[in-house]
Amino acid sequence: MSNDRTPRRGVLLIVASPSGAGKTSLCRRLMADHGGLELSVSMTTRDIRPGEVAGRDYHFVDHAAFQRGIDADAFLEWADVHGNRYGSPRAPVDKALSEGRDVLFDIDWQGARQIAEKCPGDAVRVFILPPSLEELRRRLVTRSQDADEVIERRIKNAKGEIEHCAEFDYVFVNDDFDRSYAELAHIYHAERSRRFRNTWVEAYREGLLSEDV
Ligand SMILES: Nc1ncnc2c1ncn2[C@@H]1O[C@H](COP(=O)(O)OP(=O)(O)OP(=O)(O)O)[C@@H](O)[C@H]1O
Ligand SMILES: Nc1nc2c(ncn2[C@@H]2O[C@H](COP(=O)(O)O)[C@@H](O)[C@H]2O)c(=O)[nH]1
Repeated sequence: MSNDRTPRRGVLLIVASPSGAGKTSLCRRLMADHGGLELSVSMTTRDIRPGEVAGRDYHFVDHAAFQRGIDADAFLEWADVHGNRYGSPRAPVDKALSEGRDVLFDIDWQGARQIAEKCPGDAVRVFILPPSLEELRRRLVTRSQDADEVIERRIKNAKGEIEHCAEFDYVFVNDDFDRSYAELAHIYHAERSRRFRNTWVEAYREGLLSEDV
């Protein structure tokens, strides 16, 4: 009997939140724990921060290069976020999906909406809420990555972003990090196990049914 568990349809796991709620930290841990999961490295026009690595954290480009990407239809989604442009390159996602692999997106609600419209069966949307806006500000300040006016702009935008959480499949509050991580990992595992993604099941079942016992 064949026990082959391929092929399968990959999950496009989208994690969104207001800036500072903790999605990048949660996504990094999910990546570290799941070798088969591929991170979609976004393209952005924002300046590189100290400690960031081009090609690992983002593809940093100028406005002209980003516009060329838009004109060439090279993005699965893109959006203006907090005064900069961000987009998810399409080609690596297509490649991963064609190979049955899962892709993780650390993006905003606008991008989540676009991917869900284009890939309704594959997209799984998770929205992370902060415990409070006061705690959101504390996290952004403690992260020490952005100028004061950038932090204020992100806090101001947070309410508008939170309004969109009703569009998401899963929503939870990132208060205790380990508990939040467990929640995200459970969502990922459950979504991976859904029957319609595991297209090998049909052949596997036929194999079991044809066994002589
Ligand atoms: N549960 C938590 N409790 C306390 N601090 C946290 C928690 N989760 C994340 N943080 C911290 O909050 C800060 C912001 O987290 P992170 O950079 O992951 O946010 P983000 O949502 O990805 O922000 P951005 O959208 O700007 O990329 C970081 O310093 C991180 O260590
Ligand atoms: N629609 C998209 N949004 C994205 C993408 N990559 C990141 N983001 C969002 O930008 C903010 C700010 O990020 P930061 O690195 O400057 O702190 C972040 O909260 C994401 O929501 C993308 O490819 N598409």
